[in-house]
Amino acid sequence: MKQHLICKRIADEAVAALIEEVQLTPKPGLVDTENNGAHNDLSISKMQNSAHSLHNTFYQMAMLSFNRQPTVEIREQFGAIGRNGEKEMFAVTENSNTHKGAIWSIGLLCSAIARRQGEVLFPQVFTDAAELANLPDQYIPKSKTNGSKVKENYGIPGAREEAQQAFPHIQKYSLPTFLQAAQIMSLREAKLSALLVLIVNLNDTCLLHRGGLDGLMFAKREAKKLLSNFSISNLKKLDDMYIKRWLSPGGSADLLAATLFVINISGIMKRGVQHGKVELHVSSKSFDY
Ligand SMILES: CC(C)(COP(=O)(O)OP(=O)(O)OC[C@H]1O[C@@H](n2cnc3c(N)ncnc32)[C@H](O[C@H]2O[C@H](COP(=O)(O)OP(=O)(O)OP(=O)(O)O)[C@@H](O)[C@H]2O)[C@@H]1O)[C@@H](O)C(=O)NCCC(=O)NCCS
Ligand SMILES: Nc1ncnc2[nH]cnc12
Repeated sequence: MKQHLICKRIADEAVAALIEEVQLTPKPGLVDTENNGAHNDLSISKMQNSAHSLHNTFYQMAMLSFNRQPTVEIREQFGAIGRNGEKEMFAVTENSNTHKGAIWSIGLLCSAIARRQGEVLFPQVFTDAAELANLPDQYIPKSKTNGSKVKENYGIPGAREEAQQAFPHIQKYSLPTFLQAAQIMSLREAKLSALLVLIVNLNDTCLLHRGGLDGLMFAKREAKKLLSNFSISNLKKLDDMYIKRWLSPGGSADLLAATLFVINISGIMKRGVQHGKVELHVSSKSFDY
């Protein structure tokens, strides 16, 4: 019973983080409450339906890993649950790719938290997720993806490597940026700052696939200008620029959702603010269930 309740809570928080991400507005090139960004086939209701459809996937990933050390068998079962989750996602979105990256990144974090029975330690949650991501899964389909094509063309790491390296862009950029920004800005602005810092630093295979190296560099350069001159009206202008060039930072959106997920489930935000400082390296919490 305890296992079920903890895993349900993990899945609840994972879905909530996906909803929190899509509702955050204005996001450059991405679906939000104002527009569908650089996407003809997406809408906010599609994104939200997709998020809810993944509850069972995240729950199963957590149940699989509960209080267990990762093994190749667990990694293969994790992959099977993820591929099934992708199928369910494509069924509710009429074949739009809404959350493929999130199934992977947030799914690994769900597993990592369940492995410790709901305890979230930093940076252990990321290294635990990486341990599972580094195990082989012989059943991964060999088909080419947008990510694998651009990784091959440009020789850059993508979603797989981000997880295998213990989410360096969350650890180094979005998490500390959010926690620091939240002390001087509104929560909405802090989340948007975390998204911008991800766009500036990540090699987002969605941006590369859409716009090539020029598109990726343009997106990074313009996001960087905004970090030093942050305002909601400038963000709306950035949104227009990305839409005009049909650029969408989908990988950064996924990593923002993953960041919000670990912040919310660990309770780090509440305690960080209470103590008036960022406590990234000392925080730990078993959440109530
Ligand atoms: C390891 C996998 C994640 C597969 O990775 P791969 O790179 O091979 O595959 P992609 O299909 O390209 O998916 C990767 C998605 O990860 C997000 N992402 C991109 N860059 C990064 C990064 N640097 N770090 C972290 N995450 C990143 C991104 O997801 C978001 O964008 C999606 C929209 O993408 P796309 O369809 O390309 O968008 P469009 O431009 O709109 O496409 P077109 O219409 O133009 O064609 C959206 O879903 C967001 O989530 C990347 O898309 C893992 O999935 C895997 O192992 N796959 C094998 C099958 C499997 O076993 N699955 C179960 C795993 S649990
Ligand atoms: N808000 C969003 N818009 C478009 N693609 C996304 N992938 C993940 N979140 C997204």
